[in-house]
Amino acid sequence: MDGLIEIFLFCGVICYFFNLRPNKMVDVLSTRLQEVYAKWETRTEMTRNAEPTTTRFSLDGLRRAGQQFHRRKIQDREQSRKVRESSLYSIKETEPLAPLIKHRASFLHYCCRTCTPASRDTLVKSVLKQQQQQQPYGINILLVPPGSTLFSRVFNYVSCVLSFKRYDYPMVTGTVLNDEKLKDAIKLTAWETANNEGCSEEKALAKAKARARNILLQMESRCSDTLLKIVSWLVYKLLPCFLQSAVMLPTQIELLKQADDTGLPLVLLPLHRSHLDYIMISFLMVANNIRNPLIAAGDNLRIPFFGWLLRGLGAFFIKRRIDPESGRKDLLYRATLQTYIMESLRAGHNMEFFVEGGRTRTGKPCMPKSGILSVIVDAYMDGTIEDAFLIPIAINYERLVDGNFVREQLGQPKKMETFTSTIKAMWSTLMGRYGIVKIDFCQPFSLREMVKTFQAQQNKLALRNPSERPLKYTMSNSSLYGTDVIVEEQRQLVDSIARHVVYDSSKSMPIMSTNVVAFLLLNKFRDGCTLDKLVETFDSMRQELEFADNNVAFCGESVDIIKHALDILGPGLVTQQRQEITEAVNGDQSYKSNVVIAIRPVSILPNVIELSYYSNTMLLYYVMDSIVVTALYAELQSQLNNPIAIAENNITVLQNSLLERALKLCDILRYEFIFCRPCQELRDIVIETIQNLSHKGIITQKEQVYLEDELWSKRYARNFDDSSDEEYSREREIQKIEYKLSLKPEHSSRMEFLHTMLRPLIDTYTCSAFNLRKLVDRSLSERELTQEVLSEIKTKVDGGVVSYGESLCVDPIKNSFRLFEKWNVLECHMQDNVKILYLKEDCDTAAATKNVYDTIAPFKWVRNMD
Ligand SMILES: O=P(O)(O)OC[C@H](O)CO
Repeated sequence: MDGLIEIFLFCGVICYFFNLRPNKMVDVLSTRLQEVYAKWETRTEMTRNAEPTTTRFSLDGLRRAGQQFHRRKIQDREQSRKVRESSLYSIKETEPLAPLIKHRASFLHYCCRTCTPASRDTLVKSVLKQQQQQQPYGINILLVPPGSTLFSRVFNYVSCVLSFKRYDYPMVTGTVLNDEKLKDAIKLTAWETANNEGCSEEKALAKAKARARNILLQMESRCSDTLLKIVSWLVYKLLPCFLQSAVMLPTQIELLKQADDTGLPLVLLPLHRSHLDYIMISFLMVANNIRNPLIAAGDNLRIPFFGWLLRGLGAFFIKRRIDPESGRKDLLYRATLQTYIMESLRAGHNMEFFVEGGRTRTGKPCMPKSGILSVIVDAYMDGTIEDAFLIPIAINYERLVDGNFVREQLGQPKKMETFTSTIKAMWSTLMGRYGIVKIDFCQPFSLREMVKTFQAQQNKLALRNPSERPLKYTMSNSSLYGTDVIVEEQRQLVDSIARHVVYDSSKSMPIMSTNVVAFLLLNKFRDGCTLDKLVETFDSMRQELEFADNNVAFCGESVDIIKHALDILGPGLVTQQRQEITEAVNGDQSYKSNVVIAIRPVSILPNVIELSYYSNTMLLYYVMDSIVVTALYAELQSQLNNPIAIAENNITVLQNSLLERALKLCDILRYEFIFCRPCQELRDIVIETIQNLSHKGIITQKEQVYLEDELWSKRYARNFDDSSDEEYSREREIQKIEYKLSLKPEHSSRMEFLHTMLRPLIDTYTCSAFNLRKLVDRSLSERELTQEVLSEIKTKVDGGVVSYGESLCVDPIKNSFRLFEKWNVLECHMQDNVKILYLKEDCDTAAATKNVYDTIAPFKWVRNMD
């Protein structure tokens, strides 16, 4: 009924503002009423036919859906390859908009904004038809097809928004405050307060109750269906002002709907790049008639008006750091948060949170934080939910609407969000051009299945090695206070899931045109190149990425894509200059002048830090190759420095030494990358990478030579084979395998490219290790030590000792401190909310800090290419 009232009111307002004649309005109204009636009838019919119990989730069904999704994804990609050559180009070249259309369907929105209404209609229809047939690179979700009724034609977006499914978003305040576990936590806190402050128990209890209530009121979401619809309309209207398109594969929407139909909670886990992430995801959900999730947002976003708005769109606010209350853990806060999440899940809400915590500052995914995930896992263990679908999501932007993180990476503290800064940021965003956004939903996976697999794996491990305890899951009654009390085994499980999610979503991160261009410019053409050369290299990288089935988010002619990317990156990051080149022809007898476009990355500070943000996304796809090549350089230092060995073309390396080096480097960069899924063996991945390099001819396997007794033992092992012997012989074989380095120029240049991409990080780690000596016999705050490392890197960059300006970056410096803590070299404690770092007692010497430096420094070695 309230739907009808809304429509009447809305029509009245429209009539008033647009001075529409009442008879026209009657037409519009009657159509709308018919629609509403039809919907109401269908709903009533559905309710009548509904089964008395909730639909149970069928795993087989989902598996089938998953397989179908994969098949369709592969088909989509296959088709897209063909489409590039044929059908998208079938639009007549004479059509004035053809050059624009033929790039890709997602450029559609751009076309629509630049052409006349008449041609726009034709264009929209033709491209939408093509999208329906092919949908190779996804559809632009900001676009609404023209409606059939007068009303939906005149008010296309309003009518679309009004057609979205209506949901109730129940509040859980009462249930949370009446929860027995929370009551216990209140009593415990009151008891502690009474003991510590010496007040009466009643007073302490009242105080604790009031505080729990206050925490909940500050935290909880007030999601409103109406507000979601208004904001969806705004998204339709405003986003196209600064975005060309927001692209998504329809097959993924289908899968999402199927997962939603099971009635189980959906837990959306996006990688966090921008504040636009949660707006895009909510918009997508609402526009596809899926229940909007409750979104865990940092309390830094609880700012006047926008805080209220976000709350209405589903945000619930959590502290970024659960601060110790007067030196102790804030148990009450944790209990309230945990109960709120549990009760929201029980009430049927979907959830969304950013497993990385904040937005990535470097362009690479951050290491996951398992806080909220542990509550979800706990809710499953507890039986609060029978299962949940975890959905990793990757969103990528051609240009980040949030600006850049250069200030923070240079050591300045983050500017906190305020009402004025948000308004300013929104204004400048509306005035800018940010290209395309692509959203990729990974295949949902069942939490229950994940837990089962993990348990089975742990039990297998325990069988193999009885000293390792198998996992036992305790009911989470003990886990009243969220992340702190979870048993160690469960922590391991939560960590594995979190790493799995980050790994999966980063693997399906859409690769934008700006990523590839920035990556090539920084790692291959740092001194600049011609447009033709860039196009050639771009083409071959594109083929490589497509061949490896990576999520390439662009199509069309490479030259157009590059020009578009350069335009989006802008002259602050990449310069373009017309240059005249004179070439000798006819054996130096005459000369020919050519005008070429020279493209150069702006590799000076601070611009290069921003450019490296875009380039870093590509690191994920090359990191293992780069690790092995860097390890190879470190291993072959002396041979590569030896002109005789080079002249004899006999530079060799044992697979085992290479493997160990590579594993050491993986250990050094453990907080920079997730190298494989938690269920995979890193060792196997490194061996596979070595073999891949060998297939590409960069290294070639030498023939194995066995001594007589070794051959005999091999034969013996074959006769009396059991699994341990098998493992032993595999080990022996790995040790025996020897590779010869190819010195061919094309291979050397490929190696150099792979080596260059990790150099900035290794330089940062080396400088950080070098600065550990400043902690001998004293302590420094994390901020002070970071500043010391930054100023040293700055001096070295200025002096040319460090070649890459992007080494000047706070995040890897902080990660290196975490590494040194992991290596038991550093220790830290919190003092007045400041992290104080100092060397561990047995490492508090210059020699010990030099050892750390010596472990990292070999990877810094540079090959002389002359
Ligand atoms: O990237 P941050 O640290 O500014 O945090 C952004 C989050 O969306 C806050 O909830």
